[in-house]
Amino acid sequence: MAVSDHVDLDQFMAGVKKRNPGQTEFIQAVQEVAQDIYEFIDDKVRYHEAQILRRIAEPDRVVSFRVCWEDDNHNIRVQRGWRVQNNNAIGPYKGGIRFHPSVNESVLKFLAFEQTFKNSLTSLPMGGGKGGSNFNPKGKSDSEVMRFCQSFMTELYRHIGPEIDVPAGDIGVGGREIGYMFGQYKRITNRWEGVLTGKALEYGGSQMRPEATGYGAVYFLRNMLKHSGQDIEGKSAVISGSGNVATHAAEKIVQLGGKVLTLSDSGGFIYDPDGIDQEKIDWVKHHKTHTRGRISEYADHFPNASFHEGARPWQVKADLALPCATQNELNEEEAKALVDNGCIAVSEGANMPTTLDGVKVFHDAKIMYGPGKAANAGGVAVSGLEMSQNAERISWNQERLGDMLTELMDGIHEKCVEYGSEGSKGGGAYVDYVKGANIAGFKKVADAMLAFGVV
Ligand SMILES: NC(=O)C1=CN([C@@H]2O[C@H](COP(=O)(O)OP(=O)(O)OC[C@H]3O[C@@H](n4cnc5c(N)ncnc54)[C@H](O)[C@@H]3O)[C@@H](O)[C@H]2O)C=CC1
Ligand SMILES: O=C(O)CCC(=O)C(=O)O
Repeated sequence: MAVSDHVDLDQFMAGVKKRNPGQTEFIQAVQEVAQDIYEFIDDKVRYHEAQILRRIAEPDRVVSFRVCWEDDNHNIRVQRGWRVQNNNAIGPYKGGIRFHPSVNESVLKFLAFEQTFKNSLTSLPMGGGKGGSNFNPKGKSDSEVMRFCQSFMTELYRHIGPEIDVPAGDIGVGGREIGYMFGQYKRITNRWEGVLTGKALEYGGSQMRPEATGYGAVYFLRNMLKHSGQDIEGKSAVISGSGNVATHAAEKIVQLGGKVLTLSDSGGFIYDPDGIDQEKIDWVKHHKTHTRGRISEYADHFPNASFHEGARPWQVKADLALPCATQNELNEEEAKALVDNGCIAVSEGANMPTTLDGVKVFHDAKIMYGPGKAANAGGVAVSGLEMSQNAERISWNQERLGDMLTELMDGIHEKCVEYGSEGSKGGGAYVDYVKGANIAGFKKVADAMLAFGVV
């Protein structure tokens, strides 16, 4: 069949929209990938004939289930849970679990789809999956969270396993929740095995996993800057979020001599003109993880800082931007504000935080833009290393894992440069990191799928 006989990009996207009505986040994620992949496979008939992109954009399965639990007032509460197993061509499904009221099938399908490309980019053998629930951990007691996690795992355990699907944390799922879920899995199956990553060190966790996503996003930023002859030292940064990814990204920026000006949560952002140093970051980590308070309280604690209710930090003038909260938190107008204020590089700690229009602004302005699937891949990469350590019944030390994370992020950057450089390969040409990440991530998964035939 000639390439011209196949559906074009518009027809392909029309089909995706028709098959996934109302799933705006999923459609957005597929659109962003499909435009680059179509260009790449234009002259590669075998990918068309085998319908590879169409198959990656259709999850292997979506498991949806009821999660019933009892709150502290003895009310029976009913939530919905999901696991989206998008693609396991190159390894067991792998990806986090999100607990947030905004979670729905579209959000988890977009995350599982993105995860497939991200995990491929890491070079480790991991397929793509994602799960979660519309459960809101905010304001819940530890006992309520425990009962919810146990109920969630009581269904999820049938669908996962160290060689099948290995979940981890994401928004609203940190060390506490992983502990409750791992405990329940072990209790039900009577097996200790590396079925979850992001575990605490005492029961099979990996050094560097908590730091890996935020640090990795800064290493990716450093690599982009280095590629254009610059570095982080002396540069200012705006960061959104105040959770795992945001606080570790802030920590690494500070360690590399940069100045962090903002952090945020869903209530608004704080701006600290003195810079958010290590002591302040430690306060935020404790405040968010143990006190479970709001970022607004930062401004009460550090009086030179101001809190901006209901706003996002992108109007603040800075050299660097790291969106580390959630999807679609940076729109076209905010992207323009960053560019107009002289921002030279954006590295995404969050998944798909920039809207498609926002991404276009960055590309048109030719600033360095590292998309989440490349920039935040350090987290899942160290999760992959946690799986290896669990399988071998060993634990590597912090130094070794730190070096491995740096090397993995270097490798991801190199692949983006290889497939995303305009004009001559490398050599100072503008790098379209989105295109580089999409094509490099796609190629490995696609070639594996071709090897399997029609399955
Ligand atoms: N934890 C990990 O290893 C990885 C996380 N990510 C992504 O990083 C992002 C942040 O995740 P984590 O830090 O792990 O979660 P987290 O639960 O530790 O923190 C999430 C942060 O985002 C804020 N947030 C949530 N919804 C918001 C909204 N609508 N507006 C403003 N702020 C909002 C929360 O207040 C919190 O500060 C997510 O997009 C996640 O998918 C990506 C790769 C790995
Ligand atoms: O560590 C993992 O398996 C998942 C991390 C994650 O959810 C992500 O990369 O978005």
